[in-house]
Amino acid sequence: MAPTLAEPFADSSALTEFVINQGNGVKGLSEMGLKALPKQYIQPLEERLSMNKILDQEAIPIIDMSKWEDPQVAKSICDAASKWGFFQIVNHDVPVQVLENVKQATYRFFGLPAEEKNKYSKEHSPSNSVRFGTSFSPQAEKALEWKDYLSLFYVSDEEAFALWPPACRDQVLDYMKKSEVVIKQLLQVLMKGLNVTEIDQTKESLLMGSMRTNLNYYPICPDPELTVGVGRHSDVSTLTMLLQDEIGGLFVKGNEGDDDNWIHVRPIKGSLVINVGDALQILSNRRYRSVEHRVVANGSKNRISVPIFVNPSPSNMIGPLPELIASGEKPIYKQVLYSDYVKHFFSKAHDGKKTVEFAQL
Ligand SMILES: COc1cc(/C=C/C(=O)SCCNC(=O)CCNC(=O)[C@H](O)C(C)(C)COP(=O)(O)OP(=O)(O)OC[C@H]2O[C@@H](n3cnc4c(N)ncnc43)[C@H](O)[C@@H]2OP(=O)(O)O)ccc1O
Ligand SMILES: O=C(O)CCC(=O)C(=O)O
Ligand SMILES: [Fe+2]
Repeated sequence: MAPTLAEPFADSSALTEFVINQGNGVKGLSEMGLKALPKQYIQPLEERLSMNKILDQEAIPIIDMSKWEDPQVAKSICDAASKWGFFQIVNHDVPVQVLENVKQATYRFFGLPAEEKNKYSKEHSPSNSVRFGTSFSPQAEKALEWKDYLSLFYVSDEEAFALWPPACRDQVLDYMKKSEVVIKQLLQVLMKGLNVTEIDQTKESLLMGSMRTNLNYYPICPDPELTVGVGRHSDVSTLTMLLQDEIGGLFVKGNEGDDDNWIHVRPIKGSLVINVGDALQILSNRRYRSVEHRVVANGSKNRISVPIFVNPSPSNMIGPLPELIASGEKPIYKQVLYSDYVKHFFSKAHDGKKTVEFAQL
C-alpha cells in the first residue's frame, strides 16, 4: 500500500520497503511532496555543514589543460594534488557535447519508473557490475543520505551492451572513453612529479586498471539543513573525474591544518573536477593527498553529478611505489589487496578519512 502524507513513515520498515525494496529511492520520497524530512534522514548536528564553517573567499585551483605538457601546467597539477587534493580542469579534451549527453542520460535513467530502475538493485541486478541504490551503505548507516545512484563497473564493451541500462549505456561509455585520454595525461604528469617517468603495463594496471562510473541523483529535499547529500568521505580511487551540473553543493575540506573548514566547488560550465583518491595517496606515500569532501542537500532544485572513479585493478596489491622507497623514503603504508580495501570502505558508513587507516603501517 502507498504511504500516506499524514503519517508517511512512522516505522522504519515502511520506509525501507518504499525507498529500498520497491526502488522508489529518495527521488520517490521527494516527489511525494513530503513537508518534513523522515527521521531516518536526520543527521547528527556534527555531520551537518553549518554556514560558519564555509570559507567564502577560497577556491580550489582551476587548471587550463590546453598546454598540459608545459612544465608550468604540470607543476600546477602536481602542486594542486599535493596541497589541495582537488582541482578543476578547463580546456580539456572531453567534448562538451559528450558531457551534455551524459547529463541527459542521467536524467533519463532516474526518470524511469521505480520498477524499471529496481531491476538494477543489489537484489535484482543480473551482475555485481551494475547497481542501482540509495544512500551510501544503508545497512551500516545510523542516518541515511539524501541521494540515489546507479553504479556501473566497466568490464568490457560486450558486458556493458548486455547489462547496462539502455537509457544511459551509450552515453556513459562515450564519456568514459573520451575521458580516458585526459586521465592518462593527468596520471603521466603526476607520475613525473614523483620521478616515475615510465608508465609500463604493471604501472598502468595499478593506476587505471579499473573504472567505475556513478550517476548520482540528489532530489529536492524538504529540510536540507537537517541531512546530507553525501557525508564526509575521501574516494578510494586513484583519481576521480567528476562532472557536476550548474546547481552546486560539493564542498571540499580546506587545507589549513586541522580546522573544520569547507570550500565550495563552484560549478564552471564545461569544466571537470579532479580529485586524488586514497589509492593514489597510498601509491605516492602521501605525496599526493586524498581529501575529504561532502555534498549538501538542496531545498529547491534537483542536482546530478557523474563521477568516473579510476582505480587499480581489484586484484592489485597497492602500497608505496618501489621508486619512492628506493630513493630512501620511509613507507607510511603497507601492501594491501585493493579489493579488500574497497570492501572495507563499503562495509562502513562514511567517516571522513578513516578508510585509509586500513593500509596504515
Ligand atoms: C555509493 O555512494 C558512494 C560511492 C563512492 C565511491 C567512491 C569510489 O571511489 S568507488 C571506486 C571503487 N573501486 C572499485 O570499484 C574498483 C575495485 N572494485 C572491486 O574491488 C570490486 O568490484 C568490489 C567493489 C570490492 C566489489 O566486489 P564484489 O566481489 O562484487 O563484492 P560484493 O560482495 O558484491 O561487494 C562487497 C560489498 O561492497 C558493496 N558494494 C559493492 N559495490 C558497490 C557499489 N557500487 N556501491 C555501493 N556499495 C557497493 C556491496 O554491497 C557489498 O556489501 P555487503 O554489505 O552487501 O556485503 C563514494 C561516495 C558515495 O556516497
Ligand atoms: O556529487 C558530487 O559532487 C560528489 C559526489 C561524490 O563525492 C562521490 O560520488 O564520491
Ligand atoms: Fe566522493
